[in-house]
Amino acid sequence: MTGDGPRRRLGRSLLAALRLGWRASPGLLLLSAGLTVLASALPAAAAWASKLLVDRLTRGEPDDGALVLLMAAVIGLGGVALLLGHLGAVATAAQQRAITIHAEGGLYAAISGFPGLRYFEDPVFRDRIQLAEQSAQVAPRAVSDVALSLVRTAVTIGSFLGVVIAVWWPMVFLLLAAAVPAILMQSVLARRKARTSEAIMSQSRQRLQYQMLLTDLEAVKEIRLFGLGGLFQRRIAGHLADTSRRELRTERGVALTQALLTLFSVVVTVGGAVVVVLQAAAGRLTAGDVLLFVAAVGGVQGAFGGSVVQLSSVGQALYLFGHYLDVTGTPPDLVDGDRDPGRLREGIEFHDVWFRYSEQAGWALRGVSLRIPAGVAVGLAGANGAGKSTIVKLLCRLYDPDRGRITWDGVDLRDLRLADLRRRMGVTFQDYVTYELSAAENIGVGAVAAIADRDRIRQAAARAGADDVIEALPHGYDTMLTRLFSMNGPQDSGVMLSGGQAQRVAVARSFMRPDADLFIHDEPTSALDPLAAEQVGGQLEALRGDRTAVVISHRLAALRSAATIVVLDAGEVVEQGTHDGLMTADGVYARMFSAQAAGYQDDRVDGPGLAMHNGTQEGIAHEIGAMGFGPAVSGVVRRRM
Ligand SMILES: Nc1ncnc2c1ncn2[C@@H]1O[C@H](COP(=O)(O)OP(=O)(O)OP(=O)(O)O)[C@@H](O)[C@H]1O
Repeated sequence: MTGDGPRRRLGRSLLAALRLGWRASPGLLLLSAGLTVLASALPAAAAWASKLLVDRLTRGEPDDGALVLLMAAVIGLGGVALLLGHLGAVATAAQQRAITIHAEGGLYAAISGFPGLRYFEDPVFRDRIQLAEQSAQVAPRAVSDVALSLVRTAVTIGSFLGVVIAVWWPMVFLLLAAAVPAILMQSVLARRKARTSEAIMSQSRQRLQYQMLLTDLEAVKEIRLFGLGGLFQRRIAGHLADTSRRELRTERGVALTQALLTLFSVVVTVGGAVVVVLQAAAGRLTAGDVLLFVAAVGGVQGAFGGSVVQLSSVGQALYLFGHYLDVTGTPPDLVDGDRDPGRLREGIEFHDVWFRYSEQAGWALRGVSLRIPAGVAVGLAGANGAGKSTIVKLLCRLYDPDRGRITWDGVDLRDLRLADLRRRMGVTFQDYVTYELSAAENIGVGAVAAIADRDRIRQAAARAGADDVIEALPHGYDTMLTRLFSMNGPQDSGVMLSGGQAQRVAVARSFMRPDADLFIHDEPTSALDPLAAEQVGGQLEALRGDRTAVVISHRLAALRSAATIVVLDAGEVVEQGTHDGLMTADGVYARMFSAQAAGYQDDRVDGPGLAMHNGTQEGIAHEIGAMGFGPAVSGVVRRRM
């Protein structure tokens, strides 16, 4: 759609908007249109009745009851037109609400239908989403306005033009001469306004971001401590000033054009009126004709004027509606496969996988080849930014590799049905989310079908060490985990959990999927205190059991029991093997492990002393286990002791 000319784009938007209006509620659309047709035809009829009344009065014909009838017709038609107008407004409002629901439903269905993350990381696409959200609000009004305004204008102008032709036909051309340039001008203005909205969109999003930061509970601590309030306020003010400068420039252009148009139409009207009055003075037209002419000119110009103004705002809305169509018509960022993943039997394999987040970015993964055999845990280790979480994201098929492939029992992930593949996974992300929902729902989202299954949620919470925490909340499992919304009025505004408590809730989601095929645990206990980390880590290990798992942890002791530990550096696999093998190899892993273990040396701690050399790690493991350092360590120690 982006390659289309502006006129074609507008035409497509108009057609799509009308289709949307029809699909949302055909009945209401027909009702509004019917009422509009009736209400628009009545003023011309009333004007004609007025002409007949005035002609009868000025000719001095005897009153045979027709005068009273004509008078009643003039007043009655006006009254009925008013009544139909009100009814039409109610029907139109109902129809607009139906379209808004339909339009927003379509937009959010499209947005949540994108399977991957690429679009959400593209700033241009994010601007487009925001414009689409705006136009989903504005477009409904535009859709019904444009449809009804076209109907109203056609009927009003058609009926009045008939009257004007009957009085003095050349006036038709004068009226058209005034109207056509106005329509063209307004469509140009509409495009200018829409372009201004587009140009300021990126700034508006940044401003919104600063405004949200200033009131965000998470950010407010740092903002106070670093004194960032003034900085953000100045940026908001700067963006606002720039935005309003651009808008003002557009508005000045619009006002000037509209003033010129008004002047032009006044000149045309006065010219026409002078000619008609001269004709009447010469006896070629009656007083009723003059009255009819004045009413017709007013009616036609009113209808044209109204629809031109409406066309201008409708044009702008339709222009923006193009973004709605772009977003809802954007193909998925990942193409879904059609094969059933089935239970994982052999394993997952990365074959020379290269990946970067954008064409401008460097490679996050460079030729990664690794095997995750079914039924074992593979640990990922490496420095910050080495590519561990990227591997997880590719495993979940949130992105596709740029080169190479990832296979599930030999089948490329791209050939598998994505929803089925993800259903087979139990994932705890490093950057987990605490939803603005109740504690129960925050856990239930781990298996949406069971979101109301309180027993299952409680069990999951208990295994993640979150049950006691939640029970102690003011409304237990029904407590909202947010201070943004209140559940039972302003006195009851939910709670914020501590970092570790929130992580337990996030980990509990894993326990909602006990039958997953592949567990991915990316730093699942990073925020937990040592004792909780040991307890929750042990539960996670029990949950994984003999199924396949990928575990990431900077606490290397937590990876110790993994069948294979893969060490990454700058997107490349630099080492892989068992803990013992890697320690013997005395490479990156051995250095990281020793450096970490050194921090736990303390002569006052009972047990075998910490030996810092390769191959004598039992002491380290015991020591770390005693500190409640990691579940895998204690698991290893328990098994070995
Ligand atoms: N969404 C993203 N867009 C662009 N670059 C990204 C994105 N996410 C990660 N990166 C980059 O990709 C590289 C690998 O990041 P990744 O998150 O996989 O590292 P990691 O090993 O998990 O690090 P950490 O231990 O800090 O969690 C880094 O250079 C990072 O800057």
